[in-house]
Amino acid sequence: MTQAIKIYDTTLRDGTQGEGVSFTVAGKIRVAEKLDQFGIDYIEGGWPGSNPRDMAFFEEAQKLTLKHAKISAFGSTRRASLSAEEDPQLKLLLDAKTPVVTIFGKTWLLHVEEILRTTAEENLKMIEDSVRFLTENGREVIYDAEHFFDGFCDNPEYALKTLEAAKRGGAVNLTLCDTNGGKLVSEVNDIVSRVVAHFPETPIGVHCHNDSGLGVAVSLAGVESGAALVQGTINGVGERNGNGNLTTIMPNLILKMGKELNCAANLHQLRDLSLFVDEMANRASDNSAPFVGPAAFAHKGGVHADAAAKVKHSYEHIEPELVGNRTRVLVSDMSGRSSVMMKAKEIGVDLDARSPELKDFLAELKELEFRGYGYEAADASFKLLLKRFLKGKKDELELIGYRVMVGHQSALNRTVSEATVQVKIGEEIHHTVAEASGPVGALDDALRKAIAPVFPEIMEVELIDFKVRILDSQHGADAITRVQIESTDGKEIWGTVGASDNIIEATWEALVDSMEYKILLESGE
Ligand SMILES: CC(=O)SCCNC(=O)CCNC(=O)[C@H](O)C(C)(C)COP(=O)(O)OP(=O)(O)OC[C@H]1O[C@@H](n2cnc3c(N)ncnc32)[C@H](O)[C@@H]1OP(=O)(O)O
Ligand SMILES: CC(=O)C(=O)O
Repeated sequence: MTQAIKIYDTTLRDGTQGEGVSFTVAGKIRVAEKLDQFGIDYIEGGWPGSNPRDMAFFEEAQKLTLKHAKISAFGSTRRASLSAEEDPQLKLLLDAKTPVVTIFGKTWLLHVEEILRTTAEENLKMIEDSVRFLTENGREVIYDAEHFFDGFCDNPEYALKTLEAAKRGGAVNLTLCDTNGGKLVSEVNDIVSRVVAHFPETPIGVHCHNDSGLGVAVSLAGVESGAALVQGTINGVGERNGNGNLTTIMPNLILKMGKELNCAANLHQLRDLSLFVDEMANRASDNSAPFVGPAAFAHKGGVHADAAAKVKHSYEHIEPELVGNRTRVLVSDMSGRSSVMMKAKEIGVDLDARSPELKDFLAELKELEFRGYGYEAADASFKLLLKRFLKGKKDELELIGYRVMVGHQSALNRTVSEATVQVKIGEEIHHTVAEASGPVGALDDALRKAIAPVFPEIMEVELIDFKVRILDSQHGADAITRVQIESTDGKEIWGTVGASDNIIEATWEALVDSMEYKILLESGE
């Protein structure tokens, strides 16, 4: 029976060495639980000697009941000047009370001589002593051979001796690190094959950084050449350009390379895992991340959408649902009839593909995009546009007029905005006024007040995002401004758009569409 490839996650250690990545202790615990539920084999929680947060994590982690994963504490080999028993850092690794300890040691003589400033012989002793000390204290030890590939290229005999030292000490896995992330696929293939042949009885791992943009490729190459364990991080976070991205590596291993992984049954939760980790790290998600990003299966070109409508996999390398993602169609000035048909189906509007108006609608859409509207992230405005143009939908709100004033009160050191709105709903005119610190808030409040007597559900709507983009900045103050708004009623989130050479007018359009959409939702249409 083929052995499953083990997945070793270092998001909570190497991941946090990435610029802008940090977790709270509670966040680390929640990520560890999520990784365990997903079926990850090893979770590296941090470096106990490094900082109080990592110490606190290991305290808390002792209370966790994990289904499958083993938590690992990370550190280095002993200092050259100390025995393993005397080394305070190795003691802290034991104090972390994890079943697994991973230590990194030096492979490359450049580092041995110029960074550790010790001898080649002493480095071998440091590796063996440290691993033995930890195994004798009951730990499963994974040995991370730092700069393994660079060291091997410089002096292959010495590089292998460092691994032999770790093996003599009792390491259960020897992981080869492309620490500087500079190696190519062919080099990793060659070197991993040679190491696997040298250690036929010991599982070999790979830990590859992404400095050449090849973190995923070289990790897969490692497995192709016999590695049985892959280290990486969720969303590829990590030191400098990050680590091999597990959200790309895992689906490739399972779906493309046919490898057995403990987490294979949960692959459909991959996108959820990716979003969760970004959320816990307080980090914006990568829209175009392979497999898990919203753009991964989004078709914008009209020709692509047409083909995907006929044969779904004609422009999709896997079924998106396998990784918890979905096909999306982006409507824009690059759309054709098929894009509109697919989008209409996605948002629940029934259209006749043969309808002659569809051609006019496409022309209108392209004209609106040319004037600055953008419908890619504004499904609600697109649905309203479709219904107005092709279904003869009448708007509920008829604008009589609005006015916005913005002022500054020096004595109170505050800005204040006042909006008045007059809209006709049915036969009645509603005239309201509202005050807020900014003009958008004031306009939003005044508009709701005007609508609420007729459509009280409007008070459930909350504006959650407001984006402004100047489209042709060379026109200075007269440039076209696109305003994109995201709203929610606590059940659904929707996007609307407005465009004008006046930012308040663009905002008004996006706000009105948002309210019209909520009324449409309530009507059940
Ligand atoms: C490849 C990797 O990603 S390895 C992980 C890197 N991660 C981190 O560094 C994050 C956590 N690190 C830390 O919090 C701190 O660096 C600590 C607590 C570990 C050490 O802090 P300090 O004692 O102040 O040392 P400092 O960070 O300045 O230097 C690192 C020391 O480790 C030594 N060292 C580096 N690698 C090894 C190794 N594999 N084995 C033994 N010693 C090592 C260096 O020689 C240096 O010691 P020296 O100053 O006596 O020459
Ligand atoms: C161990 C490790 O993080 C590295 O060598 O990159």
